[in-house]
Amino acid sequence: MSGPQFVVHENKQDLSAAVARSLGEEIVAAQRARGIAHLVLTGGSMGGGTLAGLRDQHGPEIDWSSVHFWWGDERFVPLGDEDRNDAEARDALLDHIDVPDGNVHVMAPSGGDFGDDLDAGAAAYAQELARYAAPGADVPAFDVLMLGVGPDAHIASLFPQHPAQRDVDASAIPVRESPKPPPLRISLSYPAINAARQVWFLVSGEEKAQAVAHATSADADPWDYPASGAHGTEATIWWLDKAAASQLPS
Ligand SMILES: O=C(O)[C@H](O)[C@@H](O)[C@H](O)[C@H](O)COP(=O)(O)O
Repeated sequence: MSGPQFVVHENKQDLSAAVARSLGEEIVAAQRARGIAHLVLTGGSMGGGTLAGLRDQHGPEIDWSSVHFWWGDERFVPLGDEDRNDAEARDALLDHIDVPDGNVHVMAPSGGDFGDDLDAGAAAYAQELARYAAPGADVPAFDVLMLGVGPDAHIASLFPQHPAQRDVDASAIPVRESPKPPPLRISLSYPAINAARQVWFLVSGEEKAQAVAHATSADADPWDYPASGAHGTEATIWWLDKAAASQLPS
């Protein structure tokens, strides 16, 4: 594993266009190399913008029938609730492409097959991940796993000083008392995130600059800055706009 790379663009719009371009290239490369691509999507505004760009730029080149979509985290609210990360991904991309339903691996909603049982919902996602994993692994080696980053440096639903960070025995974990609403969520755990070939942080805006600087400093502790605990096995890329990069040492 090499150190993190930084890619800085002028503004948020340029950034999401660049991420979308590279994501399309990585999907095509993964399909050529292995016949399949596994992507992990993120919520947040960067996540949606990137997916919309992917549809516009790369639609015709990609064989969507062999692209699998996973999520880094999800809010445990009813399906169709606009707070769900999958709702945004559907609007931006999934409803506009020819992807089989079975390739879209959503995390359980509340009130669905598992009712209000958050633990069962998380366990079901871990099982689904295991179905696509290589022998001996718990999760697929995701080609690209995207993460938004909060102003507190949280990633997925792993928050600073929150005990869910220490839940490393399962690939998908229940998160209770999230400091950011809603309180109940399902998240990938660190081991699942760190099984990805490439981890991409998508960050824009001045309000994230401090989090970016802290999380990328050599002595950052994931307990305080969760983003510092996520790494790809092949690459870790911080995609930033100028404002988000503004507190990095030059
Ligand atoms: O789960 C959540 O409450 C949010 O979705 C959150 O984790 C988001 O992804 C980041 O805060 C980055 O969001 P932006 O890309 O919009 O800044």
